[in-house]
Order: sequence, then structure tokens, then C-alpha cells
Amino acid sequence: MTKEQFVVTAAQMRDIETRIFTAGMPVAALMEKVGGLIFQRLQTIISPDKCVGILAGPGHNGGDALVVGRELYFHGYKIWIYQPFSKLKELTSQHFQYIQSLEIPCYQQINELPNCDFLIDGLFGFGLEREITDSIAAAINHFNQRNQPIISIDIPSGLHTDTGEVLGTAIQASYTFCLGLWKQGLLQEQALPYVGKTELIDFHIPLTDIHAVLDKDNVPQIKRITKTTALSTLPLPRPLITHKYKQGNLLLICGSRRYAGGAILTGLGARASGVGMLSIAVPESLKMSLVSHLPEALIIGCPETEKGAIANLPLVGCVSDSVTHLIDLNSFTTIACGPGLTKDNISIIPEIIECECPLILDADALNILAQLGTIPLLKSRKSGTVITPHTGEFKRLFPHIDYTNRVKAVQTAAHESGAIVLLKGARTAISNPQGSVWINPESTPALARGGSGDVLTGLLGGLLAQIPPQELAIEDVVATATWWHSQAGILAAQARTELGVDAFTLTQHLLQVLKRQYSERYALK
Ligand SMILES: NC(=O)C1=CN([C@@H]2O[C@H](COP(=O)(O)OP(=O)(O)OC[C@H]3O[C@@H](n4cnc5c(N)ncnc54)[C@H](O)[C@@H]3O)[C@@H](O)[C@H]2O)[C@H](O)CC1
Ligand SMILES: [K+]
Repeated sequence: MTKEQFVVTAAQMRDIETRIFTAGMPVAALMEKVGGLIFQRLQTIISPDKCVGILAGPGHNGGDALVVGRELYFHGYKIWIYQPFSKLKELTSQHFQYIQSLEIPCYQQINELPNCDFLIDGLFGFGLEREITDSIAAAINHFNQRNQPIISIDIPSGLHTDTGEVLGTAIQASYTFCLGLWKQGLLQEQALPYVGKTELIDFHIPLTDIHAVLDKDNVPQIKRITKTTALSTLPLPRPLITHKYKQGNLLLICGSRRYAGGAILTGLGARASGVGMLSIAVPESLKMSLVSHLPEALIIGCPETEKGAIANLPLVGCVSDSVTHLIDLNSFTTIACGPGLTKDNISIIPEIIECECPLILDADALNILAQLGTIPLLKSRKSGTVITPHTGEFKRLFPHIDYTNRVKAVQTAAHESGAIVLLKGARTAISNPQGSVWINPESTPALARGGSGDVLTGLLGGLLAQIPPQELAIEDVVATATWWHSQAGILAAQARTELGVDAFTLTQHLLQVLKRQYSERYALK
């Protein structure tokens, strides 16, 4: 695991920090080191002719800020300090005393503050324990209204370190330099408007201390999806000697006369995954359209309802003159079901749940599940189930689950259903039933668009189909598909703006993500 992958709560960070101090690292030395690293990074962003305002709080976050301020001062930057607290922690107080001795201007009132080009936010870090009120809240609101970029140390002051909730008010940062290990709150959706660009300042926490705290029994891990973790689970390179059925056999069950495009997009997502064999079950009237878009796929036309939904799956064993291809649910390595199905025929879902391979349920399959109340049924499945709700679908499936902390919500849902739950959003979170969570830290609002979920379902289906469950945990593959899909969105948005990422365009960018990563491997030498 790389350090970029770990995610901690305030309590876990405190435990890790305590281990480091108990082992002999002086607190002051660590603060000096952290402050120095932040300073070095700031030098690459702020030129020495600029003026920097330092906002220092009462705890060690304030201490960090004062060390940074002192270094900026000694390197020729013009600085001033805002420090309105009457009681400071010992170490912070010492740094403040020294700063004052250097005759750096220090202020307690916001109306006295001079202009500046940047603000460094060291008001509160992971020690914030209650709502910010009164004059400090007013000060934070004032800083948010000034036009200077704010760089937050560790976490924007005012955000809850675990949930990302705003405690009263919070700094709206342009950058957040998170210290040592990623704090859970920075990966929560509600924190997004406050965190700006985020990066980790690695101050060399020994892996043994991280593992000693994070690997404690019964503490499920929360991890960030990174490029490294995602690429390590891709089915590349392919074995030199193989055949199509060895590279995955995926069945998609999707589409209706009303939502024909959903089936095509799901198919195109699956195509990009490289899956060896792709079959798509759609209502009979969609068959020719699917064939024309996905000539490599085996398109299975199913009997349809009056409204044009799949009426029933032509399963092996059933007698039918009209159907040319019968489906053996147990011949596939993965089945994905849901995009564009409609809720016209709810009876196919209980049938599909019986299959013995990994199963992905999305979109209308989830709406049908919510209607049938069959979440407990998923627990009896013989192999893994992945459900991929967006917020609305999640709330329909799990109306009783508190949604304030999305990470906790997804853990509870996975525990209750026995499924791997992928909760879509700006920070997609994936939990397995044991509560281990992957969070996708990078995405784009360009993906908030009809059809992009269908593409993900196809892509995920195709990836899962290629990777035998005994080789990799299903949730790791789900994390990889999520990363790949959002990176394609980011690439497409770079090329065409956030308005240009329709779901078809998204499918066209999926392989460009891999091409960037693997360009050297496939270059002609
Ligand atoms: N983790 C590490 O290894 C390192 C962390 N560093 C920095 O230290 C802070 C955490 O420091 P701590 O002193 O524990 O907490 P804070 O600075 O966040 O502030 C606590 C301080 O504030 C008071 N307080 C809490 N809530 C409020 C409130 N709503 N209103 C007013 N006052 C409040 C509380 O009583 C305390 O006095 C971490 O984020 C890092 O920046 C190190 O320097 C390096 C190593
Ligand atoms: K801060």
C-alpha cells in the first residue's frame, strides 16, 4: 500500500501521532519538520514578492502555521499574523512569542488586517471539537469573502475531520495540504466546496505505526483509490496464450423500447473493458439496433411486454419457438442487469438473482429490488453481488439509513444487504459487507449526465467477467472500474469542456485513459 491510499479519522491520526511521540520523536521537531515541508511546497506556489497573511489558531495547527510564517519571513516574504486567541497550547505559544520578537505584525481584530496576496489557514486542524461561533466564525466568513486564495493546513478550518460536515462555518480553501495521511472528511462529498485542490504532505510516518493503528481487529479500512491501485488490478497484460472464453464471458440484461440507448451505452462500456465474450439480452425489437452498434456482441432478442420491456428471459429449459437463442445463466462469468429495463416487468429480477456468478444490479434493477423489498434475498446469493445506486436509488433501497456520513451509510447498506455497494456521486464510495471502503478521490461533474451510469455498469461487468473472484476481491475490481470511468470523464472534459461529455463521448475516452498509462509498454521500439 502507498501512503496515498490510507484514509484516517481524527482519532486514528491521534493514535498514530501518539505512537510516534512515545517512540521518542520530539513534538517540536515534528512540527518543525511539517512546517518546513509546507514552506517548501509554498515556495513553488507563491513568489517572494508576495504578502502572506497567516491565520493561527490555539492548537498545533496554529503552531504549524506559525512555523510556516516564520520561514516565509526569513526567506523574504512580507507576512502578518492573525492570532485572536487568548489561550494557546504551549508549543504554539512559544512560536507565537518568537514571531512577536521578530516584530512581525500580529493582529487580533479582523478590521485591523492589512491587504495580502495569499492567506494560510492554520486556525484548526483535526483538534476541532465543536461548532465555531462568535468572533472566530465572523472572521472565517470575512476571510472567505476576501479575494485572496486560502491555503489550508491539514483541513479547512471548520470542517469535521471525519464527516466533512461544516461545524458552524468553514474556510473555503483554494488548496488543502493534508498532513501525513488523508483525513476521511476531505473525501466526503459535503467537504468538496471547501477543500479546493488537495494534496498530501508526506512527513514520513513509519508504516508500522500506520498498520498498528489501522489494522486493529474489527476496524474496517477506508482506502483512497489511486492510479497505482487501479492499474494493479487491470487484466493487463493478457496472457500470450488464451482464448475468448478465458477473457471473460459477460451477459448484459438491459434496455427497453423506451430506453434503447441505455442498452447500447452499457454494451459500449463493456466493449471498452476488453471482455472476451459479450452477450446482450434485450427486448426483441431492439435487436437489430444493438447489432448495428455492437457487431461483435451476441445479441439475444427476448420476448417483450406490450410496453416494450423484456417479458421473460429465454432460459435453457424453456420451450419457445420464437426465440433463436436460449440463455444459460450459469455459463457466464458475470451478469450485469438494469440499465434501461423499466419497471414494467419485475419478475425477471428474482430469476436473475438465482445465478451463480457475480451479479451487478443497476438502475431499474435496483428500483425493482426496492419495490420487491428483496434486499435480504441478496444475502443468500452464492457469489458476490454488486449494487450501484446513485443517491436517489440508494434512498429508495435503504430509506432508514442515515445519509449524513456517506461513508458510514454505504458501510451500513453493504452490511445489511450482504452486497458490495457502490454509492455513486462526486466522491463515489464502495463498501464490502465487512465495511472495507474504497473512495474515489477524483472525478468531474461532467459525469452528472444521463447514460454515464450505464457506461459504468458495462465497464464494470466486462472487468469483473475477466477477473476470477478467487484472484481478486470483487470490491477491488469495482474500485478500478470506478477510477477508470471517472478518469475517462476527466479526459473527455479536458478535451471538450464539462458540457461536452455525453455518455457516448465518454465511451470513446475510456481506452484513452489506458493508452496514456501504457503508452510506453505498447510503443514500437
Ligand atoms: N498529526 C500529526 O502527526 C501532526 C499534527 N500536527 C498539527 O496538529 C494539528 C492538530 O493539533 P491539535 O492541537 O490537536 O488541534 P487543533 O490545532 O486542530 O486545535 C485544537 C485547539 O482548538 C480548540 N478548539 C477546538 N474546537 C474549537 C472551537 N470550535 N472554537 C474554539 N476553539 C476550539 C481546542 O480546545 C484546542 O485548543 C493537526 O491538524 C496538524 O496541523 C503537527 O504539527 C504535526 C504532526
Ligand atoms: K486548518
